[in-house]
Amino acid sequence: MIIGIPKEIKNNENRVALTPAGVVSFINAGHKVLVEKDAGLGSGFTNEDYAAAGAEIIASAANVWAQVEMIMKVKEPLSSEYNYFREGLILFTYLHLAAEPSLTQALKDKRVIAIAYETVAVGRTLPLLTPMSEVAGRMAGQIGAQFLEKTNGGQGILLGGVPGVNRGKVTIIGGGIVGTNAAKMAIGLGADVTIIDLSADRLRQLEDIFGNQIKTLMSNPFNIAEAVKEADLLIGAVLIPGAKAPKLVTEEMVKTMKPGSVIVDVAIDQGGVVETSDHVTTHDNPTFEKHGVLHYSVANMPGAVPRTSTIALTNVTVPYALQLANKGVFKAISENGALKLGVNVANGEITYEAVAKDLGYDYVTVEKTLEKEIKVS
Ligand SMILES: NC(=O)C1=CN([C@@H]2O[C@H](COP(=O)(O)OP(=O)(O)OC[C@H]3O[C@@H](n4cnc5c(N)ncnc54)[C@H](O)[C@@H]3O)[C@@H](O)[C@H]2O)C=CC1
Ligand SMILES: CC(=O)C(=O)O
Repeated sequence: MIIGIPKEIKNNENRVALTPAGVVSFINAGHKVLVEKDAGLGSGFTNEDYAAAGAEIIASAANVWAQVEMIMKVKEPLSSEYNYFREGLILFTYLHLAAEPSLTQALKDKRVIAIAYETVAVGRTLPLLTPMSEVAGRMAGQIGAQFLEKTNGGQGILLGGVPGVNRGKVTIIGGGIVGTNAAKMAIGLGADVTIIDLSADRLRQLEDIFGNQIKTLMSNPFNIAEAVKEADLLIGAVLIPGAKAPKLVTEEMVKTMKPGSVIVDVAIDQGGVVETSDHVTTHDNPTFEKHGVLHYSVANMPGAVPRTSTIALTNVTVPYALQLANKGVFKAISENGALKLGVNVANGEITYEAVAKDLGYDYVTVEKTLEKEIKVS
């Protein structure tokens, strides 16, 4: 198979979908890899590194997209990339389609086979989302602390306090991968941490992990309202795979927060859990203020630490991408249920139920849409 790696074009997105080590894995398996010139520079990988690994360096994005059977990316294609779509092209990347109606329509119209990293699932785990959630969770703690500084627009508190002065309060809604990693950082900084989740089992696990270093609360509107009111730093970390994030924190709740408090809505890639996080921000201009509260809503947080993130991401994506290349997309998805769950769009149909429901499309199963192709292979 011919695999293409375009340069990411989202604001301050310095990750790349394949490292030179990943290129070697594809070349050794008999495939060809085209890498857009300078695609790896932001992550510290030069064109020479890729060429030495066996990749062909291509001058323009258009020529990468046009020549390959599978595109591997990090972030969802932006509108300037939609005209590269064509029937049967395999697109393997983060998509977050429930928050991307125009991209969904373009993938459907052009009959791209779009496989989303974030919905590939093994049981209840999301192996291709986990490493970036670890990064974003850890970043959420440190970014929140930074924006609480007066010079950055915050109320001017140190999360750990000092002897004789109260510690800052951090409320984390969603105790999964992002939430757990945010808690690790917040605890490390000495904050007073509360984690809210809908799953009693998850809350038990969190207490087993962190003991008395955290408080846990069941997710319901009353508990959320109380915890939001007290929080100096609020972190949104809820996920319902594939679906738009539920707006658990209302505008009225945000109004009860102290002026200069900070919200880091990590779940913004799925639309955000805070009603007032009503738009995505960029690393260039990461915050906005509403009701006196600083909102941070960057949808590609790991893009700011690209060296760590690229290696962590490709560690998990390459084995799946190799299956797609070695077996062909139809055999790979019919033999690997985890990968099949990643298929969000195929043959002009929406094949992930939560996306179809949120965006008002008919849902058609992968088996039904690809009935002929899966049988043939
Ligand atoms: N902004 C960014 O750059 C990044 C964003 N993310 C996003 O962060 C979000 C969280 O991801 P993960 O932690 O990996 O997901 P996860 O699946 O590990 O955790 C989600 C948690 O939310 C809980 N939950 C579900 N409904 C809830 C409710 N009503 N109230 C409270 N808790 C509820 C679940 O029980 C689960 O523990 C996702 O939207 C993910 O895409 C991840 C990486 C980077
Ligand atoms: C998960 C995701 O969208 C990101 O790492 O940017």
